[in-house]
Amino acid sequence: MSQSLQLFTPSSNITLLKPNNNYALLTASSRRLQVTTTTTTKQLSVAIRASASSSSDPKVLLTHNGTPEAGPHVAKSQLVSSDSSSIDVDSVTEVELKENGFRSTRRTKLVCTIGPASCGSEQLETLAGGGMNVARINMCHGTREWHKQVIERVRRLNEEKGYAVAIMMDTEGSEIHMGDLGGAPSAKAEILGLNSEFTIQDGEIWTFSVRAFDAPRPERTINVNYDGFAEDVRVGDELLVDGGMVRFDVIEKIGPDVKCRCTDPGLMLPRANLTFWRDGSLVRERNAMLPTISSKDWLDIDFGIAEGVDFIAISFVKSAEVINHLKSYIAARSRDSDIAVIAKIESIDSLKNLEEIIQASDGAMVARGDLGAQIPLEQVPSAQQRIVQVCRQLNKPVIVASQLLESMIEYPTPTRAEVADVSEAVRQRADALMLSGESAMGQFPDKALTVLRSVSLRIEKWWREEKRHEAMELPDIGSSFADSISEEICISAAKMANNLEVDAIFVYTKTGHMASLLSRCRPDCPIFAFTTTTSVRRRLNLQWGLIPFRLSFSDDMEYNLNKTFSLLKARGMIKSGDLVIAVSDMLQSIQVMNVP
Ligand SMILES: Nc1ncnc2c1ncn2[C@@H]1O[C@H](COP(=O)(O)OP(=O)(O)OP(=O)(O)O)[C@@H](O)[C@H]1O
Ligand SMILES: CC(=O)C(=O)O
Ligand SMILES: [K+]
Ligand SMILES: [Mg+2]
Repeated sequence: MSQSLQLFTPSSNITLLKPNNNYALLTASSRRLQVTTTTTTKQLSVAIRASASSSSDPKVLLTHNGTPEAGPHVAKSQLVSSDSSSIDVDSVTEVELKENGFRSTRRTKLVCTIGPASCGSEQLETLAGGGMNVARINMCHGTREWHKQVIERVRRLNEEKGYAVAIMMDTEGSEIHMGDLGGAPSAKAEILGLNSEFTIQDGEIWTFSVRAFDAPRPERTINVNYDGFAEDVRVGDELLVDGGMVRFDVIEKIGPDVKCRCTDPGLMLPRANLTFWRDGSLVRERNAMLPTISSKDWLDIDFGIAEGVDFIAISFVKSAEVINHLKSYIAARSRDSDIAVIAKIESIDSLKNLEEIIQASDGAMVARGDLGAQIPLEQVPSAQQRIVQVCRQLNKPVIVASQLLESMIEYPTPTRAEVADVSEAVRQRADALMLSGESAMGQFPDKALTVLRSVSLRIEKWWREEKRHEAMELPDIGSSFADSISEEICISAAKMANNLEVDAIFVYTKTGHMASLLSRCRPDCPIFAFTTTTSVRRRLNLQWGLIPFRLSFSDDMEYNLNKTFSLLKARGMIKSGDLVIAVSDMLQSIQVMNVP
């Protein structure tokens, strides 16, 4: 696989390099790399095609016609640049663009939950190289130190290897769940990399208790995190672990202890979610009064803000209020970095207040795991379709999550049904797909990611070939006249792009808003989104069809376009004759042109 990197020379060396000249770079390992010089601004940047193994080699020597250039070794190579004459794009997209051209870049974004099976630097790099756009950490599991280490590893990968993986922190929320299980791990738990789990047999009697136990806990007893549990359940209720992975009947209550008989045997994983049902529907009495964001969640949120995560996903959102509250909390604490708030739709209340919640949020997640424990399973697909559609209309990115490739936790290939499920989410044009246990604790994290990637590419291509760009009615969402103009421009630009079969849409956007408006239209061609800050660039990672670049640009569109053309041409990402449509935040116009 080839990779591209940027190399900087100290200003004293600038005169040594002539534009459009061929140079060679000799690395410490004596590899010869092809160098093409491109610009001669203050700091010269050169684009290099290099083999992956040698591209991170920092000691390089520049030669011209076989002789070393005078002066010191060319400055050490850096994969990520921030100077004004360069452009940053993640290395995976760049390779994809060069190898397959515009039409084949993946439009659907991929989120991977990081857990024991994927937290090592090498494993993270494999996932980043495999197309992970966002790494998700779930605060239900692991310590803050553990999560901090994952964040640091991802950051280091981004800096050193040119990836642009964003970080999403997912809160625990205050629904009812079991405690850690303790006990000796079984063979299966070892396979899954877990340190404890239990297989519950049919008819076994287990006690669910809110008491705090000193280890060792009494046999066949499980902790419950919610103090009101024993008061709220009634004899005769049905207790579901993880939305039905194991089921119990409540047979007796003794103070803080609730005795239950297993009616559907299965595997219990630590900290699994618990719901109880009466007369065929979910009981939501007292636990409905628990705050959406618990005191532990607030500490996790402070941690997320301090670490500068890109997204915070809020579990069990019930109303728009909590989202508004969190957004002002974040705004007061992190003035310069804007963290996007993602509402997880996984409760009956969130479905009731769907439009307001999504309107208040920066994006949403169809969290099918818990959702399927709160509404009958057969209602989950239509709920998913509705959430995806509302998000699209309100211009908020949406992630479809949970059990996409569940069998790949244990097996190297997915079931046909799983592939069909992934295809359906891609066909619905969700912005992103998410791996949970498959990447967090499964045996084949990178294989699962490969399946998501190849299914996305195939279904997207099929849809384009069938010319199925659906005519979704996109409502006017802006609050001002200027906003409405931007929306109309984007809708028209996307339509023109389809009709003229252009190769790419270019959008110059400081806040990312124009880019998201274009993404909402789901055009047939990719959208190159140029933005000035790395944090906006990382956030755009979650949106359908956007290829985010960091680039400093001015209000002068002609200058911006020429600069972009020359930088992208030099890196082999576009070529003369490509047809491009350009729009920007600064100028209310649509330009159509061939790359000179
Ligand atoms: N940081 C971690 N440490 C240990 N195990 C983890 C970690 N993150 C995830 N896992 C394991 O992977 C499984 C799937 O991860 P996921 O984040 O989807 O979990 P979940 O607890 O089922 O869902 P959620 O809290 O989002 O409703 C978890 O049940 C857990 O067993
Ligand atoms: C992802 C998540 O929280 C769920 O599916 O429940
Ligand atoms: K969670
Ligand atoms: Mg959940």
